[in-house]
This record gives sequence, structure tokens and C-alpha cells, in this order.
Amino acid sequence: MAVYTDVSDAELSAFVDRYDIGRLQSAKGIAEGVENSNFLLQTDRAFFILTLYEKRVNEADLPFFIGLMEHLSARGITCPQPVHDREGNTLQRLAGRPAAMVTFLSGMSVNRPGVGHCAELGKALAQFHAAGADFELRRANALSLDGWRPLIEQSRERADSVSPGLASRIADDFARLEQAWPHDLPSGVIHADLFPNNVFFLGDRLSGLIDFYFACNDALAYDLAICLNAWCFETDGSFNITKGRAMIGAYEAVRPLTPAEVEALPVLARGAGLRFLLTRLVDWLNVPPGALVKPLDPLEYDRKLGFHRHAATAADYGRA
Ligand SMILES: Nc1ncnc2c1ncn2[C@@H]1O[C@H](COP(=O)(O)OP(=O)(O)OP(=O)(O)O)[C@@H](O)[C@H]1O
Ligand SMILES: N[C@@H](CCO)C(=O)O
Repeated sequence: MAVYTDVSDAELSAFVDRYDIGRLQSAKGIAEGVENSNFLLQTDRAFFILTLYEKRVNEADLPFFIGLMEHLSARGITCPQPVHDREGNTLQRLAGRPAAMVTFLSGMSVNRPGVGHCAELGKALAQFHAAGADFELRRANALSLDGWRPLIEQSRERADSVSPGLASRIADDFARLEQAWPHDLPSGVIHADLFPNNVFFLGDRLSGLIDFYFACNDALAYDLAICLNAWCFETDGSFNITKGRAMIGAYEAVRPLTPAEVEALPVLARGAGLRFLLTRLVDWLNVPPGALVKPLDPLEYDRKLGFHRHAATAADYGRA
């Protein structure tokens, strides 16, 4: 489960006492997630989420993530709100890790998104992009084209042990993407990991977004491409164009894509597929001994890339 750092009850109680949020009544490690350690805390006033930031989060980036959640909340996006301690601080240290407390959002993520969920997501993504437009901090995307090369190098020798031919499929994808990657698309703050597990619904309505720890500045349409990967494929690896149409249509009802973004969509979708294949592959090949977290399947993204490699235009993704 995704609790990498142990925290004693006494440490947690003392930590909660730094805040004006009531007294700690219970604390539970949260099993979901793979990146950070998360605890659900209940005080006599409310529920909160405590996150201890683990290996992949650079401490220097935390002001960006925390500031972004505050910025978005102030602009009507339902997302966790960082809680200030009695001295006004949001960023803390606990058990030797950087830590922050945020408000608890109600709702549930969906395992198998339907067409309606994809439309809700498209609308929320465009609203998120609009709300982020005047956010002043900046963070480069460490997992864009330049960030893939070291991941390819780290995994090249053992990639074929995961699936025959995988190393050469990755090399071909990367060569094509290096040559075709667009550099002048409209950009802004993107979520960059808006998978179904990071989106809450109450009934059929989207009720909140979480997990901003990959957020960065990059092409806005790349965020849409990530969501097409994460939401619109079926378990057999086929792309559901009805879901794609619903997502893109709802996105464009808020922020129409430019002609250059429409043209770039297949390349962006292929890049997004490669990004998640690579991070999953590196994790898969480097599971620490005794780890309790099961790594995510890299080959799910190899299958999705099978679609992207043959997609010619945005129409293949459902763009009218
Ligand atoms: N503010 C919140 N309100 C309610 N539940 C939350 C909140 N933040 C996190 N959670 C719960 O904790 C789980 C893990 O959170 P999160 O996705 O941020 O962790 P992570 O380790 O960064 O995961 P990921 O693998 O998606 O990167 C979520 O699936 C959700 O159940
Ligand atoms: N969403 C990522 C996990 C880490 O955020 C994936 O599915 O590979």
C-alpha cells in the first residue's frame, strides 16, 4: 500500500496540534496511490488528508503544488485546499519527510469511466486550464520529451524481458516524437496526471480533482492527450471514439482548440502514451525488495501506443 513512511500515533497527534483543526481522533494509512504516503485523519471537527512527499517529488517544487491548489480553490475549482497551521505555514516536515495537510474531498473515483464521465472530465479540464492561466509560479515539465531519454536509457537493456521487441518499439516512438513534437502550442498550467483515480464524482457529476504533484507548465493540449489515454481506452486496448468525442467536445465547449492543436493531437497522444509507458516500465524494472506497492502495468501503454502509431488525424480521436 502507498504508505512508505511510518508515523507513530504520538507523532501524528503532536502534528495535528500545530493546527487549529480540532483534536485527532483517528488516522488511517490510505492504500491507493503509488507516489506518496497518504493518511486520512479525523479530528473532532472534520476529515483531512495528510501527505508525506516521497521519492519522486522534489521538495523545491512543493511551493508550486501547494500554491496551485490554493490558486485553483480561490477560482472555484474543487480541489484539496492546503490547511495553514497556527503560524500560517502549509509546508511542514514530519518523520523526516516534507508534508502537508489538505482538506478532504467527498466523492468517489470511477474504475470504468463511461461516456458521461469523459464529458464531465473534458469540461473540468478546460475549466482547470482557464483557472490556471493567471497562476504566477512556474514549473517545467520534467517528464516531457527531454525527460524521456534518461528513462529510455535506464530501461533499454531489460525492456525486452517485459515484452519481446519493446526496446525497439520505444526507440521508434521516441525517434518519431523527437522529430514531430510541437513546440509552439498554447501553453499554461497542466495537471499532467488527470487519471480516473484522481477525479471524484458524486453520482454522475464530477465533484473534485486531486493529486497535483505532476502539475507543470506545458502545452494545454498535451493535458487533453494524457486524458484521452487515461480515460478513453477499453480494457482490450481499443480506443473508444465515442468517449474521445465526448471528452474533446466538452473541452472545446469551454476552450476551443486552435488549428495547430488539432493537427498536433495524434503526436501529443502518442507522446503521452510513451511517457506513461516509460515511467511504468522503469518502476516495473526497479521494484524495491519487499515493496508493498504493486507497480502499474507498462504494457497497458504499449497496447495504447499500438493505436497511436496508426492514428493519422485528430478525427481518429473523435475530434469532429
Ligand atoms: N483531498 C482528498 N480528499 C479525499 N481523498 C483523498 C484526497 N487526497 C487523496 N485522497 C485519497 O488518497 C488516495 C491517494 O492519493 P493520491 O492520488 O494523491 O496519491 P498518490 O500516491 O500521489 O497517487 P498516484 O498514484 O495517483 O500518483 C486517493 O486515491 C484518494 O482515495
Ligand atoms: N497515473 C500514473 C501513476 C502515477 O501518477 C500511471 O497510471 O502510470
